[in-house]
Amino acid sequence: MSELFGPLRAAGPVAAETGDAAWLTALLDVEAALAGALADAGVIAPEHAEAIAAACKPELYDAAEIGAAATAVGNPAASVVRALTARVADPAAAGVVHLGATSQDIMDTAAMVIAARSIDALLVDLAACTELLARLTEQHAATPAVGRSLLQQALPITFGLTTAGWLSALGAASDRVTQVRVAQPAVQFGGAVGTLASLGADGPATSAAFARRLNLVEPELPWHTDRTRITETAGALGTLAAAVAKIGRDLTLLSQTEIGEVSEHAPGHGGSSTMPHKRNSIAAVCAVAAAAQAPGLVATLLAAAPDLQRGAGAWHAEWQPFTELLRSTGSAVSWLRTSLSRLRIHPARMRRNLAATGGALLAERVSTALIPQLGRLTAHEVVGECVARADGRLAFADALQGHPRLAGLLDRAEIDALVEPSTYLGSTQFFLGRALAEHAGRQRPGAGNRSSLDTGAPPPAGDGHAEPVAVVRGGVRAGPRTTGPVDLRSESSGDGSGEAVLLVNALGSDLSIWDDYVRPLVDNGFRVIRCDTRGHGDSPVPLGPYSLADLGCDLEAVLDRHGVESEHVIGISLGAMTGLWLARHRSQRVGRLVACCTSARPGNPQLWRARAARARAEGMAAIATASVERWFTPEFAAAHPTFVAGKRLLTADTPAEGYAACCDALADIDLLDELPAITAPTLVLSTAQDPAFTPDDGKAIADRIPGARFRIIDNAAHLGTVEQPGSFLAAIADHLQEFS
Ligand SMILES: O=C(O)CC1=CCC(=O)O1
Repeated sequence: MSELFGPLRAAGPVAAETGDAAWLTALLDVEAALAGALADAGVIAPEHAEAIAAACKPELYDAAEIGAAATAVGNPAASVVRALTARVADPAAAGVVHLGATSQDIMDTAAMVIAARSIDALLVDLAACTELLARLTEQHAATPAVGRSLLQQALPITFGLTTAGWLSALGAASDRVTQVRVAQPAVQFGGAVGTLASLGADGPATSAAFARRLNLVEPELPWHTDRTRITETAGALGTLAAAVAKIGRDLTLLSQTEIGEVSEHAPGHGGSSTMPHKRNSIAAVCAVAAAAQAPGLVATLLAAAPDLQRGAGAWHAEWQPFTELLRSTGSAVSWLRTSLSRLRIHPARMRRNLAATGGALLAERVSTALIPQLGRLTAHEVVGECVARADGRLAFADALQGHPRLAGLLDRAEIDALVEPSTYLGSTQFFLGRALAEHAGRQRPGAGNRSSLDTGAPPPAGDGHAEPVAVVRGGVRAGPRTTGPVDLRSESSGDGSGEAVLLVNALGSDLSIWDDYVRPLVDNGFRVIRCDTRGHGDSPVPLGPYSLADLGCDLEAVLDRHGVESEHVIGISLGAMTGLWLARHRSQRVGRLVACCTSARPGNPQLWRARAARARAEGMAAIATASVERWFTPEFAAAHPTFVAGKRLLTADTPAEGYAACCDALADIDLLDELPAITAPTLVLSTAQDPAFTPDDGKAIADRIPGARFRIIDNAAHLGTVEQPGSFLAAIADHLQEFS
């Protein structure tokens, strides 16, 4: 392989299985196995087979010499046989090298050995890809995104549905390659015209032993001119390459500057030689390029029609494209694995893109809703007029409200409900759940995956389809819950050597609520890490319900990712509850704790469940208005209307499922009995005007945590840290520094 292009075109473990050294090894392994099989069948003496096997060491031969000598005989197997025979010292053993075989037997069998070894290596990378995709699918099951048709924005989906589609295609391609790996690599042993005449009656026994020794399939008969083993393998590899190319292409499209929904992140990779601002998705690009080689190679293999009993040029035409196809497909899969492991997902950008049409994305839904009153054609026409009016000047909802034909047909609340993307996802969760269940089925032992190859077990009976792991919620089948922590969006500021402080946000907000805290803490020598709670901000939105332990484990994973063993935790409201959970269940990781505007028993579970249901049914617009009224005192809201409107938008932009699933967590939270076990020095801060969690709630926490202190801060409502950052900062600094 080229030194210049090899690292790009021959990435991953398959490259080593398809080079000259691999071929030479395979040719010699095949000759050694043939000698052993002849001995097994009693055709030659075992010591002669051992003498031949001892000479089948690749380091004894020079690939260039073998290749040069092949020009005299038309294939490298014949020159290997010559060189090998010359190496076997015992003339009697040398006389039975290659007995009964023809060059094509050795070339074809070596090709099958190469295929088996390459596919085994490829399947490891492929399994890693599907695992990464399954994880993305779980984590982003409810991350709102744009669904595109003919590259135009069409309807809402979740990003998890996109990755579920990739997962499903890759899983199916993987099944096919696995089936091919189990069924196709067979020994070739037929002699000159497929009769094994030179072995008399010992041909079949030798053939069986040959297959056994190489751990390959024994075919019904020699397949010198039946090339379906090659073409079937090529077809499966070509299909896999196409699946990889589609994913790579989607990744490059979604990472375009204007779209920006995903990006690859790896230090030192992805820069442009001329444009410093560019962040190229290099691994996805290389996956596409490697996969693009496959169709031509498959075509060449399909075209190699063999003649009569042994072809003249047909099998000779296969070696290179077959090897290249294995290498290119292996490289494509390897690059895809690299791309997926480097991938960052940008849910906030997805929501921005989702809002780009000002709601017109839901036009299909609105016109469908109007069919009973207006008929299909008129509904389509009227909605089309609203889309045209909304174009860049007016929100689609406003255009609908102002259209004379719709007066009396739809009120504003109905219009808002119709243009809410999170409630128009159809069977997204069902499909996504089915893709994940199918993937889980593939992972089970004996399901035709790598482990069944390792044990040599046959592929499973039946169609291999697993039952979807689905839950039923509110009569709607939903996908499976995420297991394990989610990769939260997080930011680290300040000197990496300072004591770490972790800032955890409230329900319906994101890490931006701590903007006023970063600089003062960094200036005081702290390293500040802040993150968006799952389902919020730029973090993934797995399907709910979530639990407090889920949120706590997410934080632990953030700390691991930043290499932080122990830190101080400052949280507000739900973020403070998560901090309390961490201090109770991961006590070694929490230095000091500040719990702001919070409660250990946040109230009536029915109310939280009702709020979750409302978010899921109606979207976030209505929730946001009520929420921001709890966040700020009326005086503050009157004095800072633009600021408060921005905070309302923060909640309105929170994914409905993320918000609702956190409400599910709140319904179940009761930390009161756990508080006495907290050992971290704790400061509890309540605000005097908090309508959500009163000072009594804060005091109840402080009373139960040994040594905890409690303060009430005046002139602030529930988002006290934002309304009165100065007072909170002073109290926090005091608490953190007192113990330094
Ligand atoms: O939104 C509320 O009612 C108050 C709240 C509860 C948990 C949280 O983070 O905010």
